[in-house]
Amino acid sequence: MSDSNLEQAQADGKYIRTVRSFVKREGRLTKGQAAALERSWPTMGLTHQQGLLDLTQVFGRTAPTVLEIGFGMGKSLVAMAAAAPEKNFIGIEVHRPGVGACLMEAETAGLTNLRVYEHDAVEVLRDCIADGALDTVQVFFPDPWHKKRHHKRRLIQPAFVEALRPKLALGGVLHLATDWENYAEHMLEVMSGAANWRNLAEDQGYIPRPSERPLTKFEQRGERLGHGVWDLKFSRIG
Ligand SMILES: C[S@@+](CC[C@H](N)C(=O)[O-])C[C@H]1O[C@@H](n2cnc3c(N)ncnc32)[C@H](O)[C@@H]1O
Repeated sequence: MSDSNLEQAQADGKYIRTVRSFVKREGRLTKGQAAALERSWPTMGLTHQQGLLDLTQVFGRTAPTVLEIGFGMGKSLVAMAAAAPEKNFIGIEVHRPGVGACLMEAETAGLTNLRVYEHDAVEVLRDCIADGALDTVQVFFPDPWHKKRHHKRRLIQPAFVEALRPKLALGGVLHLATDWENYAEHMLEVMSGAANWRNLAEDQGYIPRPSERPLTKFEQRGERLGHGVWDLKFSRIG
């Protein structure tokens, strides 16, 4: 069905079209990733089918909870979870090899404060996370979808941030980072136009790179090549 036919069908109420922020790649698992999934999924894996999470039960304690969307191979997520053992971390990623890689890193770091989903974050947020449950949501380097006709696939959209906001506690923070200037501008426009958020940047633009966001190899390389990175932090005020 063509795009316009799908939209027509949706308008007729026959078909709800979902524009997803990812294309599922069938990447192969390395042996190490497969083994880590086998070993650690029973203790660290969460499934969408489990439905609404009881965080106290999942982590065996009550602690501030950080949710990362689209963690890739999990490098930053594992580094942050290792640096903040007093917090709970939940990662969501659709790419299975990435989930396996993250579990490998988490095992090496000996983490007990991390749980992961292999699922679409839009659905996990909607169905599994209780209102007010999160202290921080972070989205680092989401797929920029460079072409204009693909911009609708970008994760950061008005409807998405409006659905995400109630999942944060009041005062909770959404932290975004991108190395694509046009996406940074898009993020700033979406967040500045959304109700009940406060921009934590003094000049209402971008914040200086926060020290708690680990510097990845990818970003280091970008720095050497003179590429920019833009961080945004907004707190929930309503
Ligand atoms: C460009 S990568 C960045 C990965 C990582 N954050 C980093 O900084 O290296 C974006 C990641 O987001 C994941 N992703 C995109 N949309 C998603 C969604 N709706 N739910 C979960 N993961 C998603 C992709 O599979 C991909 O691994």
